[in-house]
Amino acid sequence: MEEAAVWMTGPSAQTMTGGGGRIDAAIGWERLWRPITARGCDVGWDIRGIGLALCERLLDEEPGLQLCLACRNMCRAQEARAALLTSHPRAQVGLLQLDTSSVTSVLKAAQEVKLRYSQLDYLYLNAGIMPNPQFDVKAFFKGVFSSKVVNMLATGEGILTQKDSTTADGMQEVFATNLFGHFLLVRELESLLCQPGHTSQVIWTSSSNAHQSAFSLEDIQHQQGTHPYSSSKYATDLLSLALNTHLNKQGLYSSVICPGFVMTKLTYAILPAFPDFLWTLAMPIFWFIRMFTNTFTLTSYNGAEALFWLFKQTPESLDAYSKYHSLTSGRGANHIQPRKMDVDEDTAEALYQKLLELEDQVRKKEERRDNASLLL
Ligand SMILES: NC(=O)C1=CN([C@@H]2O[C@H](COP(=O)(O)OP(=O)(O)OC[C@H]3O[C@@H](n4cnc5c(N)ncnc54)[C@H](OP(=O)(O)O)[C@@H]3O)[C@@H](O)[C@H]2O)C=CC1
Ligand SMILES: CC(C)CCC[C@@H](C)[C@H]1CC[C@H]2C3=C(CC[C@]12C)[C@@]1(C)CCC(=O)[C@@H](C)[C@@H]1CC3
Repeated sequence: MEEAAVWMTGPSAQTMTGGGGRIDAAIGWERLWRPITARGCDVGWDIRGIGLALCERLLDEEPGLQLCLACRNMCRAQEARAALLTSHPRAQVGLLQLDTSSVTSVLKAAQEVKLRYSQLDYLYLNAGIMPNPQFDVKAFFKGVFSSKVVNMLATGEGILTQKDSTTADGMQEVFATNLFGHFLLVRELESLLCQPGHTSQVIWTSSSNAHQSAFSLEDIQHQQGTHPYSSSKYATDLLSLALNTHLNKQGLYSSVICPGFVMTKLTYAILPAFPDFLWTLAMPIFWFIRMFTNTFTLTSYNGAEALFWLFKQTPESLDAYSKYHSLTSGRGANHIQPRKMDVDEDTAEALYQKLLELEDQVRKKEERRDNASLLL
């Protein structure tokens, strides 16, 4: 068995079909139109998510690093791997199929990891969705001319809602994808993460859109409301705290980051009808806004700053109550800032217990399914 350094969910190279070109957000400020030709994958336009930008930054730092990319779409995963190997030929980049919204897929992927590796040093939990976003244009323009403008632009508060759906396992999709699938993964990989005399880091891509008001312990999956994304990210912050409480003694340290506002597939989907030239025109406005709120990191490279910074920290030095924010100044310089989260230990523990109960239920369901398929 090999030793793995970094394991990551959701870092695939993004290809977008239809809708025309998109920014290759990793390359400086410039708009780069890069058609992807048919290679058995989607035919679309290249766009990098924060996960892939992080992989490149990690390999720039340590070219011989062992990476394992866990992606739901293997075609995109292979494109990501090829891109990484082109820029870093010495890199060891493994691939794994993983759909964080599916219990079966998570359990299967975890089994595979346990076969391949004996130890994990870093587990980046980056996969995330914001499905069917509804952008409230009226609230946005009202907000722009109010005293809340900076907060609105930094957190998206009050201007975004989403329409969630249900997964095949009967869970709310945003909860399952952004939170529960990752929770189950950590639980399954505990033996690799908690090794005697070894420390490991679990690093969650959370958001400044994580609002306590969107989350309820009575409805952890957010079946009732219209802010499933915000709720899942707040739950992420709570879960990270609970993991620290339960597993620090065993050498596992959990942290959360916010990448700021980054132009990726996730954010483009907020204004799908917005033509590309308008995004281009909006860039100078975004750079201007950055003078007042350094949360407009805009590129995946900048957004990955806090993820990259955490890679270089000793886990014991990190604060379980802080979220580490990627920030970019008006001049384009990156830095990170820890900000205290709006979380408390009791709520974190209550959520943790609810997740354990849900885990128990889904495991029993999986067992019944396995037994039934054995009988057939
Ligand atoms: N962009 C932004 O402004 C901000 C982003 N974030 C967070 O950053 C993270 C990365 O997002 P970003 O890079 O912006 O967006 P992208 O959409 O580019 O990346 C999201 C990644 O998650 C993967 N993913 C989604 N669902 C699943 C699933 N069920 N199983 C496995 N992988 C999945 C996607 O895979 P696939 O290629 O198959 O779609 C993709 O690789 C997310 O957690 C997001 O919430 C937080 C704050 C701000
Ligand atoms: C030119 C247009 C009229 C300008 C529209 C801007 C908005 C689309 C963005 C302004 C602030 C952005 C933002 C997010 C999405 C896009 C905006 C609303 C997020 C909510 C994306 C996901 C996150 O996790 C948050 C941290 C982002 C906060 C800022």
